[in-house]
Amino acid sequence: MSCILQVENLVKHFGPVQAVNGVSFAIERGTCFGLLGPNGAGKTTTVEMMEGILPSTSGSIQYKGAPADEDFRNEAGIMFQETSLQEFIQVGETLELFSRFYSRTRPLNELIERCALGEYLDRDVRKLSGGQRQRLLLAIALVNDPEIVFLDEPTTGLDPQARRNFWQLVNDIKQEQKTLVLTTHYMEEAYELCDEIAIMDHGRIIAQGSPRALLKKHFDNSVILLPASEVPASLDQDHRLKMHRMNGQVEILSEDVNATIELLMAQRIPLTHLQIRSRTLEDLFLELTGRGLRN
Ligand SMILES: Nc1ncnc2c1ncn2[C@@H]1O[C@H](COP(=O)(O)OP(=O)(O)OP(=O)(O)O)[C@@H](O)[C@H]1O
Repeated sequence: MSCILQVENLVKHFGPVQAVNGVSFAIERGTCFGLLGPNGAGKTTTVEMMEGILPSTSGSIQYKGAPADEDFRNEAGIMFQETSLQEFIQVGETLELFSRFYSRTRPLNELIERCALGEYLDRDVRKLSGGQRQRLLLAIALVNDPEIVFLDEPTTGLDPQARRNFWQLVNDIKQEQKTLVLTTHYMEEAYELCDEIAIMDHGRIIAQGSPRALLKKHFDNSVILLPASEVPASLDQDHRLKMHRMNGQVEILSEDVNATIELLMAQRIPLTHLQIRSRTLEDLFLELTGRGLRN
């Protein structure tokens, strides 16, 4: 695989605010690269510098081995968080309008089918549901048949069903060997779509790798969950258990689930409502930064 986009020591200051503080990574062609982090981590600023929308304070961005130029602008597709769609015009007209900006375009009927917009071509863009609007914004990002597509928090505000439908669309785009750059607050989304993720905090990358590799590297334990009411307070002092109480539940971190369950049984703790879960990217973020992703 070859690298399509390389970011080297990227820095962005807004006056006294150090939004991005020396970020470096390389994105392989045909992969989905995810930037994760809490509000204000510097994701959008990083992506906007990569897209060429925002000048950097210092650092370099190379597209196909050279500074991003006209080729990049023609070969990149951007799905903005809040593209101000022209009001009072319809979905079909919007797609035609955007397709006029490029010399090379993808056939609109193909895009309409791909993004399931056929039923809404005559609809005023203000009358679209959240999911329909995101599909239109994605179709706009694909209008120039880009090699690299930027998706900035594409499913924020969508209901779970619409989010899953959108993931299917993104997976279809991946099948076409296009490169994707995704920013998201949703760990499940990153886990589902990304081949590689970089977790940002305070303008820096604090962890990077494939979601599975990151979890494997950082965790060798599982979480055992029990209703707090069924675990006596005396067990909180048991040094053999790494446990804490949260939201009416007891969470026990266990490197050896069998041994932990035996210990609980010996203490006559009822196990009817016991649940076991693997560690998630959300746990990883919490462990690395001490904060939740949506704080
Ligand atoms: N134009 C600007 N002027 C001043 N400060 C800015 C500007 N844009 C962003 N910032 C600041 O830079 C930091 C990084 O912001 P950025 O929007 O890149 O974070 P983010 O990770 O994308 O957050 P979110 O998830 O909320 O979109 C924040 O402290 C933000 O307030």
